[in-house]
Amino acid sequence: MLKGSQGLYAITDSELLANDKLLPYCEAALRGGAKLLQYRDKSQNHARRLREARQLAQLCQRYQAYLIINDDLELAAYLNVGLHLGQQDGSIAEARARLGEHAIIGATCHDSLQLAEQARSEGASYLAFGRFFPSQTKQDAQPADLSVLQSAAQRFNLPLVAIGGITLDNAQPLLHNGATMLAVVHDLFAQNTAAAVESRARAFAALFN
Ligand SMILES: Cc1ncc(COP(=O)(O)OP(=O)(O)O)c(N)n1
Ligand SMILES: Cc1nc(C(=O)O)sc1CCOP(=O)(O)O
Ligand SMILES: [Mg+2]
Repeated sequence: MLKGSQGLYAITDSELLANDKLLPYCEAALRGGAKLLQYRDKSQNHARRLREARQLAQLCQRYQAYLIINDDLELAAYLNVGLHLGQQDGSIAEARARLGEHAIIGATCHDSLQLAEQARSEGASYLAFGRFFPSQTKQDAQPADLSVLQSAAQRFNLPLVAIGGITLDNAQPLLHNGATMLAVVHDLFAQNTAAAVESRARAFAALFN
């Protein structure tokens, strides 16, 4: 489903997208060309998370994009959408068994080829490396060097996602070193209007042309 995919991977943020910005800003990111949209919400409000995730799933269908749920296997299974798991979020193998062979399941690999190999062996659909730059969204993210992308590109036949402090101005070297997708929160969604989000997304998407 995801093999050979490349492009912008938008990740939501409950603070940046508060005050009813979630749907208009995510639709703008999709209109601007985001290929994957990750719903990342750390609250315990399960009713709101289900409502918002269902709305985002409908949006992604309209724009032929893929919705990825962060952390929450049950929510991903309920909505029949993708899942992203970090090193503390449970087993890729169990998620693959639960979601089936066609689901997109991504893995956080930080700067480790060993974590990437483990994720690949358990059935991950993509491998995420980072952070490559200081992140305003996740200040405690573990740093990674560009060289891990070079090595991963030589070793794995999977989409390679770069994440962490990515902007239009610093993204090029990530692509030159093997990233096939750019996962972005702040530089995409920290805008005053939905139109500005669409324009930013188009600019990120143009990096892949
Ligand atoms: C595409 C992508 N890459 C990495 C992460 C980070 O996941 P994780 O380490 O589980 O941290 P949280 O995002 O859950 O705080 C991600 N979410 N998406
Ligand atoms: C969710 C996340 N994970 C990271 C990792 O390094 O695994 S960095 C990060 C936040 C990315 O947001 P921004 O584009 O605003 O830096
Ligand atoms: Mg997580």
